[in-house]
Amino acid sequence: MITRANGFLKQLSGIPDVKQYTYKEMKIATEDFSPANKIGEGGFGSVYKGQLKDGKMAAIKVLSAESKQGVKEFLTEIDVISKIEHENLVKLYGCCVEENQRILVYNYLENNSLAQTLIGGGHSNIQFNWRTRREICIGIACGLAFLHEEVRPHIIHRDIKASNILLDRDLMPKISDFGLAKLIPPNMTHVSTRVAGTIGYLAPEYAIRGQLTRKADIYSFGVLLVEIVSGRCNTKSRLPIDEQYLLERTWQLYERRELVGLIGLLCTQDTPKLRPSMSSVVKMLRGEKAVDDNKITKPGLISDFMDLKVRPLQNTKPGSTMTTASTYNASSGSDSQDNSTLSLETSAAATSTFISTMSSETSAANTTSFTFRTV
Ligand SMILES: Nc1ncnc2c1ncn2[C@@H]1O[C@H](COP(=O)(O)OP(=O)(O)OP(=O)(O)O)[C@@H](O)[C@H]1O
Repeated sequence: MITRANGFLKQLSGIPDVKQYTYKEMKIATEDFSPANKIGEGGFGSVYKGQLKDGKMAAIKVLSAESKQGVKEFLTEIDVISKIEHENLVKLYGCCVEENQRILVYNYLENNSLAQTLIGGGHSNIQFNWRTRREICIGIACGLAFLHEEVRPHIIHRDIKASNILLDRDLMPKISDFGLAKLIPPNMTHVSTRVAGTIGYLAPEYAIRGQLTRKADIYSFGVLLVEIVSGRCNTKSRLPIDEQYLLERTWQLYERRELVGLIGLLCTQDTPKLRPSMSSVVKMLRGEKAVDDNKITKPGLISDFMDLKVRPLQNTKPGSTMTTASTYNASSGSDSQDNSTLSLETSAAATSTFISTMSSETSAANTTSFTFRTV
């Protein structure tokens, strides 16, 4: 009889160098998946902190057994991340497949995700000064440039967002969650695929036509960059209408010349070709390449293209990854407090790239769900 676990193991055997852990070891490491060790919850299951037999601390991601969606993502994650290594990518130690259990084991990163710290509403003691933010942006950009330009075949991550950027002890950023990643076959500039990702970070041309290029990741990176600079998440439905959408707000400030040199806006331009490559972004962030902010064109906004129908939430976790072709559940994320927002007056050390005049706002978490039809 072919069991589900056997099927997995067969597929896994095609992926060399993946360490396999026993379920018993996972249970011991997490003290029987004790709620006290639970450090997070994602779209596909729970994440626990645990100590492995060799003494290493690990983040143990248990994919929920009933999540059919997770099967493909589980194998993709292992396939993609086990073959590459970079200081700005999370490290996969191995996995566990027993009966219907599917578990991923990563190196444990002490300082949580950007979503829970900088952007997540004041539960963190970390001081995100400009130098730190700049280093974080550069680190993420280097990780993405590696995926886009150095790895062969090139990899498109497809779900760049604040909750997928984890911070180690020294606040070095690590890109995580490769479950949606796509390999771009040589000589191809794009692949056509069902749309997956997280609303608020999705490039309009990808959301609408499903044509995926590296520029879709660059768009998401641009949104994230603006979030890091401003210290708030991309959508806050509790604010006055003209302040709800971070990218729109940023564009307004830019048009009024209250904002200069924002690389986030360069990366989110409506025309994908105009968005710079990630290696150019790294150079701009490091000050090795000028940012020509006279040529920045309006960001692509899904709301400009789509017929958005707002309906009440049905069991949706804020900011979760969506993989459905036509229905997206979206939210403003956990935006209860924005005490980390920096203003022009308080940021003397900022480079021109990071100058922002956004003000600090407070808003309670709010969740809405969108259904949209392609036009
Ligand atoms: N290697 C790790 N070290 C420390 N914490 C981690 C690690 N991996 C995940 N986490 C924590 O677990 C949380 C959930 O992670 P997960 O990747 O499952 O979901 P997500 O990215 O938040 O959401 P989604 O699955 O919808 O994309 C993260 O936000 C983070 O706080």
